[in-house]
Amino acid sequence: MESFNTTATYEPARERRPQFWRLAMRCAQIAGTVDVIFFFLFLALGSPILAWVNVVSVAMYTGAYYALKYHKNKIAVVLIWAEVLIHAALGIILIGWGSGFHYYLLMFIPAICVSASRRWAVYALLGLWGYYIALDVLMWFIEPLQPIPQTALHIVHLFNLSVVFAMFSYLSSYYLRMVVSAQRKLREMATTDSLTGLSNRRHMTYLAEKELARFQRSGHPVGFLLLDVDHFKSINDAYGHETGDRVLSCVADVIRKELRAQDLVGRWGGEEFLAILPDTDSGKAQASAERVRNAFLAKDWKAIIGGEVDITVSIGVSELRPDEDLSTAVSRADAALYRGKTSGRNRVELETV
Ligand SMILES: Nc1nc2c(ncn2[C@@H]2O[C@H](COP(=O)(O)OP(=O)(O)OP(=O)(O)O)[C@@H](O)[C@H]2O)c(=O)[nH]1
Repeated sequence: MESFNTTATYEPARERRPQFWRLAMRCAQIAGTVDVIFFFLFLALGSPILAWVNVVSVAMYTGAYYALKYHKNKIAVVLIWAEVLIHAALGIILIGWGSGFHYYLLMFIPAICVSASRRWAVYALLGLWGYYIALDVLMWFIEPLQPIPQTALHIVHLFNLSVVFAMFSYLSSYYLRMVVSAQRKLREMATTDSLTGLSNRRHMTYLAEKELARFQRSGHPVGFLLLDVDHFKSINDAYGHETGDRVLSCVADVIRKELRAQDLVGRWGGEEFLAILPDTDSGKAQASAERVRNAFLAKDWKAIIGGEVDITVSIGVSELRPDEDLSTAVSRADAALYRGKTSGRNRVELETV
């Protein structure tokens, strides 16, 4: 709705809501197919005028389909609106309100609400409502111009009702799928660091606090590794920010690969990473940290950076203490990391008691 329009004001309309236009193409296909069926139905029911109206309708939907395909969305919208409004009016005036052609007008309600700005949606909805009421009232005063037998009218009514029912079901499930997938993307964006694919700091804190409460209850040890890339600024300065980003992404891969699946790993800051190791006391955490540090030494960074350079890391290690919260355990790992940095880097340092 409005948010769709405001977030991407400078993009062409077709790129703003690609799913909407894809759905419009699908609807043009379905509606065109329904009109082909109508053509034969009305020929069989002895109403040739309505049969030929459907030929025009198929031509209009075909035009709308190709207009959408070649991104002439405005032309497509005009064709689809004109087809539905004129077809519904002709159907009702020729064979009567009981034909149920007016149901098709209702299908515009959700389409208007999702595609127009709020102000235009109100105008369009009022116009549609007026058109619907006017057709209804008109049929109080005039008789259908080309009536068909009552049984045939019932068949047309049931057919129209079924088509509208099916299309509403299809549209609703399509929108539901779209909303669910948008929610999933938003959740992913809110929880994941886009550069490394790891949990971001906020999500890491959330996951960690949940896990810590569980481990505090069970009394199992939990280890913390706070890892910082050494002299990372010089990588950025010498090889550029993009290479720096690539290195950070590889750093995340190395950490992830060296730790277990149940260990939580997240990007804690710029070139700083936090790993939380369940069921791991400080001794085992230190051994894991050494494994990670050695993996950095073993990695062929030249292939990634394109220059003779080694990437090393300093890692501070701590273990959760009874009734301690996340930030206290991390700050002890941070103090150990600081010691690692000041004593020469490329080191694993265990917290001091
Ligand atoms: N390319 C890139 N650089 C980043 C990112 N986040 C932080 N940095 C850079 O990381 C560098 C961190 O520099 P410092 O804090 O001075 O630390 P350092 O150069 O790694 O030195 P030490 O930690 O003391 O070994 C800064 O230059 C930041 O600009 C990022 O997402 N991408």
